[in-house]
Amino acid sequence: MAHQIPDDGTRLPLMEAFYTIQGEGYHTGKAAYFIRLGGCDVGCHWCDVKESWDAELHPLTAADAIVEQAKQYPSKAVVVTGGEPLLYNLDYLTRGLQAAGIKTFIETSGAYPLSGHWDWICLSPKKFKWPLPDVIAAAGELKVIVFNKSDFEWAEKHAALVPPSCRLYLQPEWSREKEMTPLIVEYVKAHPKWEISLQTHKYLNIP
Ligand SMILES: C[S@@+](CC[C@H](N)C(=O)[O-])C[C@H]1O[C@@H](n2cnc3c(N)ncnc32)[C@H](O)[C@@H]1O
Ligand SMILES: Nc1nc2[nH]cc(C(=O)O)c2c(=O)[nH]1
Ligand code: SF4
Ligand SMILES: [Mg+2]
Repeated sequence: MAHQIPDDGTRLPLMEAFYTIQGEGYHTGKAAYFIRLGGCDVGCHWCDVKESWDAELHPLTAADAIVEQAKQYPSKAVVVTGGEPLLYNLDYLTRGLQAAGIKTFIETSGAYPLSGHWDWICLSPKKFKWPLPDVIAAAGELKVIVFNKSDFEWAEKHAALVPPSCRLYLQPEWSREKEMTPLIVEYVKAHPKWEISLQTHKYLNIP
């Protein structure tokens, strides 16, 4: 039977939640509790968490319960990811987290309207479903996945749209990491407004 997901965000399809170290981007190396919501229709062929795509497979879970779990960990930072978390109204969840003194970070493609109260927004734009202007305007970091050479042009297109303070990252697509990392290294040396982001958790063999 299809999920009836309430639009007030009080219940959300939760795939998994785990305490680990942020592996990517600006906050790399910091402990955080990850909340992975199910559901995504962006369709990146190289997505490393395709099991998240079908929201129906992931139980509707009370946002209050998710917050209670998050409070148990020493780090007062939560990363909301997915799937595509902005499919859902995240106002209620993020209010609850912030009321508990927890900083709220999101990983998003930006393909759906911005909801929630965020201390940090990581925008990772996708060619398969372009990001919306309100998410682009709120991004603290732009993290472009490099699958082939054409992604450098895609990266520059979005760098021109984000706020001036937005941090700029190029991250190799994992299955093409051997081929793309050297190209990213050369690109960053030639265009130093960019930095390289590696999926350090995959090298460390942690979640
Ligand atoms: C699985 S996505 C979930 C959040 C959101 N749907 C998004 O794409 O930003 C989390 C992060 O992993 C990145 N990612 C996904 N698959 C990847 C891969 N094969 N190699 C490198 N990064 C990947 C995404 O671009 C995003 O920054
Ligand atoms: N350690 C770790 N860091 C991450 N940063 C973003 C992730 C994600 O899948 O959104 C992720 C993840 O899955 N694990
Ligand atoms: S938008 Fe994110 S979760 Fe959705 S397919 Fe792309 S990488 Fe995977
Ligand atoms: Mg991941």
